[in-house]
Amino acid sequence: MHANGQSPHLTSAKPIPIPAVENDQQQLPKLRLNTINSMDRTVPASPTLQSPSMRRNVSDGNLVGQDVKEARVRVIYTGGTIGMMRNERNVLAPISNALVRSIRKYPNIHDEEYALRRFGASASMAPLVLPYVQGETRRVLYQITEYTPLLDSSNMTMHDWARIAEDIHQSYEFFDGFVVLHGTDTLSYTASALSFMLENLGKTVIITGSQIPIFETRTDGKDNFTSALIIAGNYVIPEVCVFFGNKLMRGNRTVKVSSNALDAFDSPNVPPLARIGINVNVDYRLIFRPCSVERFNVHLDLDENVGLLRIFPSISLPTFRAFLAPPIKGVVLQSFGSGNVPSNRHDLIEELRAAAARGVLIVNCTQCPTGSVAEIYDTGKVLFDLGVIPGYDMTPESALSKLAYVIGKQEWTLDVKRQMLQTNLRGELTTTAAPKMEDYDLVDAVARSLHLSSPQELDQLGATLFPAMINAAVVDGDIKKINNLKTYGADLSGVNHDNRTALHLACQLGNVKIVRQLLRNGVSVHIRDRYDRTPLLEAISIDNQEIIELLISCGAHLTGSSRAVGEQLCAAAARGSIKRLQSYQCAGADLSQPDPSGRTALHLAALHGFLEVVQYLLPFMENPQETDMLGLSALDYAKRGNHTIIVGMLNTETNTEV
Ligand SMILES: NC(=O)C[C@H](N)C(=O)O
Repeated sequence: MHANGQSPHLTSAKPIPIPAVENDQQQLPKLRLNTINSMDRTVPASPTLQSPSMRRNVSDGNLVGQDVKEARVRVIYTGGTIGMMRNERNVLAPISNALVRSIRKYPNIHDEEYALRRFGASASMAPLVLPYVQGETRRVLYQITEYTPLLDSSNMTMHDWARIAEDIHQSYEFFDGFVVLHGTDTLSYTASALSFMLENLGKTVIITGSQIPIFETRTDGKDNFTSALIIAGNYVIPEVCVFFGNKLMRGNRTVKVSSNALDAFDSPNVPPLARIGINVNVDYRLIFRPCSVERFNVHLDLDENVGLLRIFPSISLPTFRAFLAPPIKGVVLQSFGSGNVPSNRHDLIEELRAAAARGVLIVNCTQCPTGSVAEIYDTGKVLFDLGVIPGYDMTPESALSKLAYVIGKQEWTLDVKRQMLQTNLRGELTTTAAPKMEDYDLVDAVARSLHLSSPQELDQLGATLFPAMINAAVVDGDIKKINNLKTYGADLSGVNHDNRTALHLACQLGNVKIVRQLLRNGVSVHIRDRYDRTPLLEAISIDNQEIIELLISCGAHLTGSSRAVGEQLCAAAARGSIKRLQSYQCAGADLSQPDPSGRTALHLAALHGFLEVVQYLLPFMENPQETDMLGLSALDYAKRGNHTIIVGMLNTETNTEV
C-alpha cells in the first residue's frame, strides 16, 4: 500500500450525478463535504503532482476531466424575454421548460462532446458545459434552476428578490459564481436590491437577459448568457453585476435606457467594471470590496412601504400629501437638476417637514440620468435644512431598494438608518467628500517617468508592479507599506503570474495581522491559484488555526472534491498528525470522509498504530465500523498491524455501538 493510504490500483471516485437542470422544487443533493462538486476535480496536495497540461495557465479545448480546470456556475432562470416565445395571442410570454429543453441543442452554449467524454453515459443528467473559450482558464460547468412560474419581470415583486437571494445563499458554497436570467424591464431594481441583500458577498453574481428571445436567429440572448457564464466562472468579482451589450456593470448603478436597443442598459455615473471585446478586460480598481471580516449572509427582510415621488412643476398638495401619508416609511424624492424643489411652495415644504418629523426617511435624488445632488442652489439647500437625506448620484432604482433594505433592518435605529442611507454601502453612491491620497496614482507617476501613456501600457504596468510590491510588503510583515500601496492605487486583491494573491502568501507565512488587514481591505478568500489552492489551503498546510478561523469567519470554505479531502485526511492520519486533522476540522471538513478507496483517517491511524489519533478521531466518526473497498474496517487494520491497544479500543467502540 502507498504511504498516503491510496492503493495504486484503485480508481478515483465516481462522479455523483448532478442534474443539468432542476426546477425550483428539487433539492440540491446532500454531500458530505460542503461542496456539490460532483466532479473528481481534485485539490492537489502539492504543485509537483500536477500534470504538465495543468501547469499552463490556459486550458486546451481538447482536454477533459482531470487535465482541465473547471468552474461551477449556478444559473437561476426567473423569466424574461430571453426564454419567451409567442403565444396564441401572438405576444411574447415565458414558456416553462422551453429554454432548458433546447439549450443542449446549441453547440455554442453546450458542449455535448465534452459532456459525453467527461460524464459518459450519465451526460444527459450531468451539468451543462460551456464550450471551450480561447484565453480563459476554466471550463464552465453550469446547472440551471428554472423558477415556477417564469415571470415577465414587470410581474416581479420584492418577494421574488428575496427568493433569488435565498437561493444564492443556500447554494453559495457549492458554486464558484452565479448567473441570474431575468427580464430586462425591472432588472435594475432586482440588481440593486440584491446588491444590498447579499451581505459580504465574496463571489461573482451576474444578472442578464435579452431583448430578443434566445431561440431566434438574430438574438442578443446567446452572447449575454455565454459572456455572463464565462465571467462568473473565471473571474472573482464580488459584486452583483449586470451584463448587457458587451459591458459588465455594477448592478446598483444600472438603468434600463432603451426598450428596443440591444445596448439596453447603462451605468451613467460609474464606468463598466469590465468590457468584452476580443478579450475580457476587467478594471479591477473599480471593483467594490467588502471591508469587514464577516461571512457571506443574506438579509431578506425588505420593507415594502417605500415609494418614488417624482416632483413636477405645479404638483398639487393633495397628490404630494397622499404620497407621504402612512403607512409610507421611506420616499425617494426625485428632484430637479442638482437636487432642487420649488422652494417657494411653502405647502410642499411644510408637508416634507412634517413627514420627516414623523420619521419618514426621505432621500433626495436627481431626475437627471447623470450627476449628483449637491447644495448648490437655494432651492436645494431647503431640503438639507429639513432633514432630507442626500442620495448623491444614486439611481432611483438603487435608492428605492436601499430604502426597503435599510428600513427592513429592525436592529438599526432611525439615526443609524439615516446614516446608512447616505453611506456608500455597495458602491451605489459617490459622496462629495474631498479627494484622498488614493487619487494619487503611483502607476501614473512611474508611467510618466517611463514615457508610457496608453491605457493598455498603464494597466500592464500596474498589473506587474503592484503584486510584486504588495508581496514584498507581506513578506516584510509591513502593514504600513501595504496601506501606502493601497493609497497609491494598488489593488490589494491583484494576482501574480501564478494567480496568487497577497492573501495566499500571508496565509502561507502565517502572519495573522497581515491576513486580517488584507481581509479588512476586501481581498477575496475565494481566489484559487494556478494549482487550485485557496488561502484556506495555505493556512491548513501550516496548521495555523487562528488564520483558518479568520478565513472561515470571512466566508472561506473547502473547495474541490470531498474525496480529495478524504485523501488528505488519510495522509495526515498515516503520519500521525493530529494537528493537521484538527486544522481540517477547523476548516469545516467531515473527518469521517473516506478517500477514493473508501478508507477513512481512522483506518489509516489504526493501521499505523497511532493510538492518540484513533482517540481523537473516534468522536467524529459517523460509523467506526465502516469498511473500505476491500471490505476492511479500522478494527481489521489494527488487527493486521498487531496494535492490540487500538484493537481493544475499537472493539469496545463496536460493542458500545451495538
Ligand atoms: N426584454 C425583456 O426581458 C422584457 C420583458 N418584458 C421582461 O422584462 O421580462
